[in-house]
Amino acid sequence: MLKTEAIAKHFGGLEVLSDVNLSVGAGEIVGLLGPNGSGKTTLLNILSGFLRPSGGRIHYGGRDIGGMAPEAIARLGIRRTFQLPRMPEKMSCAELLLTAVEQPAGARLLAWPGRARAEARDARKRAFEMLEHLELTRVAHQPASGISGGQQKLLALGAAILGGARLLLLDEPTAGVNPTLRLRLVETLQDIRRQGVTLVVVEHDMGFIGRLCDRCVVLDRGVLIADCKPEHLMENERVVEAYLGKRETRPKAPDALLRTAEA
Ligand SMILES: Nc1ncnc2c1ncn2[C@@H]1O[C@H](COP(=O)(O)OP(=O)(O)OP(=O)(O)O)[C@@H](O)[C@H]1O
Repeated sequence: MLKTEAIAKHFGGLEVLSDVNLSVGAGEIVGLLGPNGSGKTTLLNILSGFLRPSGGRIHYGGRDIGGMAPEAIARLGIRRTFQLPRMPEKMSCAELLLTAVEQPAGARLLAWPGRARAEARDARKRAFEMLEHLELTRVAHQPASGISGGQQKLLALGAAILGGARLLLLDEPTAGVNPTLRLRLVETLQDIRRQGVTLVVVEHDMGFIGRLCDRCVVLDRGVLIADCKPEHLMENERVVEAYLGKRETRPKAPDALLRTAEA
């Protein structure tokens, strides 16, 4: 479904990605991991058209989408969320989700008013079901920009799901989200995969990754160093080294990373 060939990105003299070859099959949930600053968000920005790669190609559904504008990429069904979502000032949470759901418009409203009204009702139902699922019903009519950071992340995720994504790129969906809701998010995301959506998820929470993902790829200083099932991550010395340093200099006490990976 998605394949990158030798993606490179530099900012001035700083090489942030080099020779990244990533494949994502239809219906997969792939975790994109790596230490801070390893290039994960930069790669998502390139896949979603927010940044142009300095080199390489991106194939999606048989097309070369490298260098296409973000709106054109979104129209192909690639949707993304941001680490720090920016919400419109004058829209409530419910309105934001309603704008994300496909609504009957223009000529269809005139030609088939009965059917269009039923579709509008269905859109409203889906938007409010999503608010409930994400525990946002209480703030449904509050301005989207006024809810907490964690709630904004959930709202942005809801909008991306309702927006008809075929490939969802999620940037740290659990940051600032409470543990119970994190577990629920695993179910939500697996559910939307069953509906035919493919996911690439940038995350630091290894427990979440272990429960959610079929496969993980790991970036270290812009280079892909691993591609394996989540349960095999910690068997990979390059991955352990990227997170914890070299064996000789590694702290003796097991790190939180190892503990969460075992959980
Ligand atoms: N627009 C930019 N201009 C210059 N350098 C940038 C730019 N965007 C990112 N970088 C640099 O690229 C490197 C990778 O950043 P990126 O945000 O992709 O990392 P990340 O893996 O997503 O990190 P984190 O887990 O901390 O979010 C960092 O060194 C960052 O400072």
